Amino acid sequence: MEIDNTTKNHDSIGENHVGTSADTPMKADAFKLTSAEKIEIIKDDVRHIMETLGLDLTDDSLSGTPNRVAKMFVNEIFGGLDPQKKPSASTFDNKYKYGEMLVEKNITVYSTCEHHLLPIVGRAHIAYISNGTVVGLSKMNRIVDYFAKRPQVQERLTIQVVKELQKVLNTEDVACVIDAKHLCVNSRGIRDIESSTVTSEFGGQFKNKDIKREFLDYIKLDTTF
Ligand SMILES: Nc1nc2c(ncn2[C@@H]2O[C@H](COP(=O)(O)OP(=O)(O)OP(=O)(O)O)[C@@H](O)[C@H]2O)c(=O)[nH]1
Ligand SMILES: [Zn+2]
Repeated sequence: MEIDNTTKNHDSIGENHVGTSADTPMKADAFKLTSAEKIEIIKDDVRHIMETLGLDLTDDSLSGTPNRVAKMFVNEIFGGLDPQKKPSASTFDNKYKYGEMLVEKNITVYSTCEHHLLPIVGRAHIAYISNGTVVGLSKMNRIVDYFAKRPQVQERLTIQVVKELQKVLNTEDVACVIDAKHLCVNSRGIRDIESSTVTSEFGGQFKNKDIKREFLDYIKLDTTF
């Protein structure tokens, strides 16, 4: 059966690679408006929601909320939709010939579930095996934070982090495990406060059973957050 690609409409976000299902689905005109213009429009939308709910926006505690929420959406919790904000990952030559696995664990994840626009809170753990290039440690935390600052599903977030690091480090040998709580599951709906979601992506050598085991042993999947 032929797949009709015209129905997919998954545009990449300002980079010249071919769109894949790992990309955040964006409209072609996603960056036609400036951030300031987006804030003005969203402000009206939030005001409309609040007024529809029956809230009195002349109350001094509520009057600033539309502007506050609009700024928070554009500049903070969805700021990672803007490719200009992608962290530049400084890489270095692996002069010391460190050939073992490097693990950056317990990276804090604050994201937003794209189905309910409620928080996702958890930890990411990243590992890579150097192919001659090493990346500054903090850049791994920054890459997680950049992709987390979007409406997300956890599966896509995990894949986006791995793909970005594979590109930066020029190797397939990158892995990421995310363990996170979804407030859409914990605080509403089924209201299961204890459950959390684990997702993983294992590239290159990390598909090997022993290498995967070494990584999982380092992170010991401690779920206290
Ligand atoms: N796979 C996946 N599902 C998610 C993620 N975040 C939220 N969901 C799920 O998305 C689903 C949306 O289901 P719907 O039935 O459309 O929404 P709903 O009626 O609010 O569902 P309930 O949460 O069961 O009340 C829910 O089952 C959520 O738990 C995620 O990161 N990955
Ligand atoms: Zn949700």
